[in-house]
Amino acid sequence: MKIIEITMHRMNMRMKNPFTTSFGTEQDREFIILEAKDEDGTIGWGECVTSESPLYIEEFTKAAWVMLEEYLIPLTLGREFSHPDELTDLFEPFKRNNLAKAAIDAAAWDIYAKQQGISLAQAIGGCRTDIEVGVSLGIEDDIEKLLNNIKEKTEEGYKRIKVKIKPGKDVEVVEQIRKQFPDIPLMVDANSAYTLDDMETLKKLDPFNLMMIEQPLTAGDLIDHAELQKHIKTPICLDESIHSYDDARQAIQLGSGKIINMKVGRVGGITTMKRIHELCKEANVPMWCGGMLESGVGRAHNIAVTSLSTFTLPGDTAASSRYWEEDIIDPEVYVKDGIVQVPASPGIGYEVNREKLAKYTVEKKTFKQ
Ligand SMILES: O=C(O)CCC(=O)c1ccccc1C(=O)O
Ligand SMILES: [Mg+2]
Repeated sequence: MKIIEITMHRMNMRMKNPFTTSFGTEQDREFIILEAKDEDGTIGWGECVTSESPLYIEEFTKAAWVMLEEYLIPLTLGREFSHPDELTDLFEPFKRNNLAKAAIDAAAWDIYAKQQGISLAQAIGGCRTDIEVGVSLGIEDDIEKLLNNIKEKTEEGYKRIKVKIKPGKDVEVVEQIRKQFPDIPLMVDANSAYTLDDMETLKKLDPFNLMMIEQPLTAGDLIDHAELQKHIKTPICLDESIHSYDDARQAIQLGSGKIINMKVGRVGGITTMKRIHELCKEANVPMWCGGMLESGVGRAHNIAVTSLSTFTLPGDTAASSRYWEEDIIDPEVYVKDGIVQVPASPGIGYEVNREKLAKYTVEKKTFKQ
């Protein structure tokens, strides 16, 4: 394959509802849709899952745009690849900037799968035709509103409920949830809001039979996570801590957590994702696919990723309609009884709707070889 043209679409899409985590509230998603064209005319799609501000991770949309424009796109255009795995080595000299790297990687994998006439899920070695999904619910000022959201999503059939927590909105919130929903598969995500000084609070979550607590401590604190895991029964799941194969290897070796939330963007692309998948398979560490409030393009990629065998826990890939009045793909992502069908048609298996893409595009730039 040889990519001869790349278009970046800077998108602005308003979600139906604001989404609040320990690091802030987001309703207007600003991100990049990356469209790549091969010399044979095949088009591949990728989503750069940055936000407007660097609150979850150090990258943000304007920075990723520059990274792509100045470094990654010039390196990619006009180069002959025999396999998309080669992009990872090509981008390796540039430190981090994983969300930007993963956007080109995603589009290249879509092209590759389309050229092979197979689905993206097949191309990456997926083994499922349908996947189980959960839903991630934001922090609410009003506990009744959160309980209502949980009721609604449980009735819709989602396979597990994830609730965001932060100091002051943790033990009592979980206690209330468990009073009304004693048996639902439930987990919490702290997005790094705690330190080891909060050990007593975090221990108080143990009696509530949570599937896991996601990223209680700061991203770099693999040692502190290992220390915390020794003192709490609830399994720790790592999200922000895992940016590379070596992060995953060291986290497993140290016992920093028992579960990994995989986001392809965060690890810089599908090739590294697959290596971590092999590592976790070997080490018996379950994974699940995280989410970044994606549009349909990123969502399609997440569905393919979840079809891999180590993705044994329901992820955050909820239906398009959980986020958007209208999504930019046809068909949208549908969830029935907590299940999403993995498309079997070539590539990502969804068509990007050009009209809707244009409607939410605020800036567009094309680069040619
Ligand atoms: O519904 C989704 O896409 C996942 C929502 C979510 O939890 C999240 C959204 C944005 C940034 C970080 C996270 C996270 O998993 O920590
Ligand atoms: Mg998380």
